[in-house]
Amino acid sequence: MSPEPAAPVAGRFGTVRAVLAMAGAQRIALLGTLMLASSLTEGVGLLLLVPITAVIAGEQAPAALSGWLGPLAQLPVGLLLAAVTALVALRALIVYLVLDQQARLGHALTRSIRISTQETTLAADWRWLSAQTTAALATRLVGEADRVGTLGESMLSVATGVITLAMLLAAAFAISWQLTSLAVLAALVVALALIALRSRRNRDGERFAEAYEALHEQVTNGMFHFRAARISGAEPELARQFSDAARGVEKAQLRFHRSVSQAHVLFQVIAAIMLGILIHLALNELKLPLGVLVPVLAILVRIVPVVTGLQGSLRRWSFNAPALAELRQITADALAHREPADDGAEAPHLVRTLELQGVGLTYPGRDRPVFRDFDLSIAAGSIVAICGPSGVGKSSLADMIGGLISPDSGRILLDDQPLEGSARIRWRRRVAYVEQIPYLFDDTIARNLSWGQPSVDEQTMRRALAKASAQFVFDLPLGLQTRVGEAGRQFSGGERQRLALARALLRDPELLILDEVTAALDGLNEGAIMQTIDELRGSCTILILGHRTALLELADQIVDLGAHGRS
Ligand SMILES: Nc1ncnc2c1ncn2[C@@H]1O[C@H](COP(=O)(O)OP(=O)(O)OP(=O)(O)O)[C@@H](O)[C@H]1O
Repeated sequence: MSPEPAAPVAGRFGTVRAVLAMAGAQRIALLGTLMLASSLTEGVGLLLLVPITAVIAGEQAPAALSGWLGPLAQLPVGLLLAAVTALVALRALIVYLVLDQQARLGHALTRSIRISTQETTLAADWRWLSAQTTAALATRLVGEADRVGTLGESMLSVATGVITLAMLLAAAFAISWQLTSLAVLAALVVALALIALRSRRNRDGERFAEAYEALHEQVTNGMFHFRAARISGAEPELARQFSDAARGVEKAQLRFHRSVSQAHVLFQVIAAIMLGILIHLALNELKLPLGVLVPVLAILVRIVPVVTGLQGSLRRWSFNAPALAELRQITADALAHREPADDGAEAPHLVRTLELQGVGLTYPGRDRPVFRDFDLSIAAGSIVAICGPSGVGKSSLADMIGGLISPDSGRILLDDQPLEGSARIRWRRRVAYVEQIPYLFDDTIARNLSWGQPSVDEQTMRRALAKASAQFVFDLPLGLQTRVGEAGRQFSGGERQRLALARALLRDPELLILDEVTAALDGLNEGAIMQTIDELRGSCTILILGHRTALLELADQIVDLGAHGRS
């Protein structure tokens, strides 16, 4: 499997090329050999029906086959039947191996594209990443990746079907080219009737995928904001949106299945009519002997499930191909926005000053720049408060200083060294961020604290908790092993903040960014956090975002983005 995602895919051949590249030459060679062996055993087995039928009917084998099938007709029927049985058993074994390989291919494709999509998404620039919705990311990594596996399996089924069909047709042509030509003509009539339904089926497949994504979005967004919906009485609205999305999926799914079933019914009816006409022509016009008619009919009867199987596989192919196209498009997009690779060199240090010189920043899709020609100088080890009204650019400034995003113009200098390229990525190792709504996942306090630093020991965690005024953990019956609940909901807003601060301190950062960190705290806890921040003075540079006067008192420098402007 290739872990590196390639360019976007377009069209059926593009899809085949992309899947082949992902599957790898070795797997394809093995599968190709198995499929060929399976079709060969089937073809030879069916050809043996000629001498068997001829012997039973007391006829000679057709002249065209007398070369090697003629002498076979002299053999005892029992021996011929035993040979056919052995071929059937051998084919069953090969089919088992093909199915096993097919399942492996599907799972491997799913895993490969799932991992590469997640890796490229994670490696993308923050500005690109933050524009992606959670629902879209979840759909891609779960549902769409599964669909790529199914796509691989259905492509393999198509290949198996095509090879088997070719082998069966070759056998039928070898027995009677006239009857087989007529059968092919009849099949073309059936195919023409089905082509008309195909584009409608593809369109319905795409609509189904869209409806499914809308439902997924409702689940992710709706459930995540359940608390907000309950507080503001928006539950009926949430229920209505969800029910609309669920109905949308049902409608799209029904429409899709209807077009599939219509094609199926049409196929069955036309195929039965064509078979009747064929038998009539074979007996009354071509006057074929039983030794020819029976094997050819046996082959044609065998061809019907092969063709229906092919139809089903092509349908799954059409339905799932958009998933591969979308994931490849999104990974190509993410790669185009990827961050500079970390070159492994040591992360830069902030020892003297951090400077912003003529910095400009405009978000995509926005006319007004957040910063234009902005200058700032921060002394290492100082406490700096960044304040100003909502939307003025406090978080954006912190994101630039913390190395999360880079400015569109101007420079950021760490001790006169530009914070560019991979230096910006490395600098992030020395930065810790406590957000307004801290990220906590449903696991123990210990696991939440050691996130990103798995080797940190319990003693160090306890010290960090004490430093962050989070001693409440020590009073819990399970202490560090207490679960925090989804998004930390089993703790108050202030407790979550202090857990997040403890996690940040565990990184031993050179730059600590605190985003409205005391907003959810009462006076007592605020005082304790302020004392913690005061005690950290000099050990690292601290950036406080917000406008709480108490915190501003701690600052060595106040940057009021609202009062001084950002240009
Ligand atoms: N990813 C983004 N894409 C587009 N615009 C953005 C993005 N992030 C922020 N902005 C815009 O940039 C401006 C500054 O946003 P920022 O979050 O930095 O402000 P802030 O001062 O931190 O606000 P608050 O105090 O409300 O958190 C706002 O106008 C905001 O709408």
